[in-house]
Amino acid sequence: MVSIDVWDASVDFPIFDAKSRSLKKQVLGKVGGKIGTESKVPVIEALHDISISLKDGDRVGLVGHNGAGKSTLLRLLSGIYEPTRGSSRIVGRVAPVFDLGVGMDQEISGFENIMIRGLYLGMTRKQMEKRVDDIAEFTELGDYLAMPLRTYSTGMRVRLALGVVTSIDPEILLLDEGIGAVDAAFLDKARDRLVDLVRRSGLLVFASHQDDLLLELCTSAVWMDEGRMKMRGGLREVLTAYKGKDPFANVSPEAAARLAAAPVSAVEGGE
Ligand SMILES: Nc1ncnc2c1ncn2[C@@H]1O[C@H](COP(=O)(O)OP(=O)(O)OP(=O)(O)O)[C@@H](O)[C@H]1O
Repeated sequence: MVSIDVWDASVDFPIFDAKSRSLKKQVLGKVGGKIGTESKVPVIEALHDISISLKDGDRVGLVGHNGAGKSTLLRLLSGIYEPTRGSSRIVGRVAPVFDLGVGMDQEISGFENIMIRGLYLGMTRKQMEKRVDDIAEFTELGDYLAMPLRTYSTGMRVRLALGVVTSIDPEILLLDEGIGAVDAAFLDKARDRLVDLVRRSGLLVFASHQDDLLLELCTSAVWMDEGRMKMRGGLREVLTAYKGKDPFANVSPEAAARLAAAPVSAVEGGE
């Protein structure tokens, strides 16, 4: 059974090379986690006292301002970061999809990169061999797939990476929104595959600033603010509180039905 549990977890980043400023006016920062200055070395408190339980079937959107702690939370949930304080337990195979470029090698071909990236995301060589034709067709990269990755444009790399990412069968899928920063036409094409991918995955956590993608992929949400979990509940409820207005007031009838079917009451972990 797939699950993630986090108990009172905090993640700190001590910054050893911070420079003191000599600005005439003190500038009040609006984004980012708190910077603690009690110790000699400044410490960025990226996450503070996070407790959350996620299980099979959960489709959680992560929202919040720049620097609120979404990416750090995804890394904590994936096991990439250990909590500085508190604890966490992850049961299941995690596919962390944070940066489409990670796991790619400039010097090997597109085909070889498909295999390597698939293995990195927890697939077996056999599974990837079965999927490689389908991925190749989706990317529309044709003969370029035999060329080294360094010859690709940014958009071509994204096509390749998205092709692989959307072909896997993850137990736990942790998506950072970088994946949304693709040209609109291709994202349209990738959208169905993305929705299928999410359907196949046991548990999804998706950090995004894009309401339409959140609506398509998630049923509940967590609002992060200055490293803390400010609210957890149904997607519409949390986004409405975060934005100060209902972002889904004018959605299609089918999307409205989906929203209505989603859980609305806040669950454990919120404030
Ligand atoms: N590797 C790191 N070293 C030092 N500080 C970090 C590191 N990663 C994140 N932080 C800090 O932790 C805080 C949370 O950052 P995080 O990347 O989790 O925010 P985010 O909500 O994902 O932001 P965005 O929406 O801008 O991507 C910020 O204050 C950031 O400066």
